[in-house]
Amino acid sequence: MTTTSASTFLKPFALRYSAGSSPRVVRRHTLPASEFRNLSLSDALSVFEIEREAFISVSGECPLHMDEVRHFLELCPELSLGWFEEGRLVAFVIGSGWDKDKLSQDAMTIHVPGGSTVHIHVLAVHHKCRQQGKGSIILWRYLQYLRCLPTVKRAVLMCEDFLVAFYQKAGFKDIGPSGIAVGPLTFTEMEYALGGGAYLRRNSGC
Ligand SMILES: CC(=O)SCCNC(=O)CCNC(=O)[C@H](O)C(C)(C)COP(=O)(O)OP(=O)(O)OC[C@H]1O[C@@H](n2cnc3c(N)ncnc32)[C@H](O)[C@@H]1OP(=O)(O)O
Repeated sequence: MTTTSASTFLKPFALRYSAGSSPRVVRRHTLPASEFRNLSLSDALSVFEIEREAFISVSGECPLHMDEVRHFLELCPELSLGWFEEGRLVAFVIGSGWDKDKLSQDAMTIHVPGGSTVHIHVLAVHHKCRQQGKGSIILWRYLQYLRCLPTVKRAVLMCEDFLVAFYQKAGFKDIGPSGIAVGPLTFTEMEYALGGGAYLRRNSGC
């Protein structure tokens, strides 16, 4: 098995202007208006606050509890992505490595280093920033980023039925009901093929 080298970590990249802002606006501080970067342990609390509002307040459950957020950000920060505006987390994705066709209960807690599949545990957008295209944008950026990781061939996730259309729009395919249930919640498993990596990597500035 291989481990991902530090050189594959995402270098933070700032967008020059936040959506709708004018290039002529002079900012009085040094935080980038908008930045995408891998998450680190120090982001765990911000991640969990978004999760608490997005999931726990709705169903009492969430994809990753605080200790699991910390676990994955420690084990595989290179499979996470955060979107920060003025230094504040507005959206994130957390993934881990996996190596089987379908997700099983093990996939909820383990990271398979160098696995050919990335299991996307959670995508969430801060509640004040939803329905503005941010979920679609960070997911698209994350998938582009995964194309640059040499061992990764596909991404998988499980979601509730009402989000199947959202993921289909992003290019995911429905691969049937998930074998995993959380209390009364059932899920559909979705897959995104990242194939053709060698050619794409040569031509995408990875
Ligand atoms: C693997 C997983 O993590 S599955 C769980 C996903 N996360 C959550 O449910 C947490 C709470 N929700 C969120 O954080 C966000 O609403 C997300 C991530 C689901 C979507 O992000 P947003 O920034 O709000 O979505 P965005 O603005 O990009 O919308 C894209 C499309 O998805 C649709 N959509 C967004 N949220 C939902 C929803 N909850 N139910 C149904 N459709 C939705 C929008 O209507 C839009 O469709 P349109 O283009 O036809 O108008």
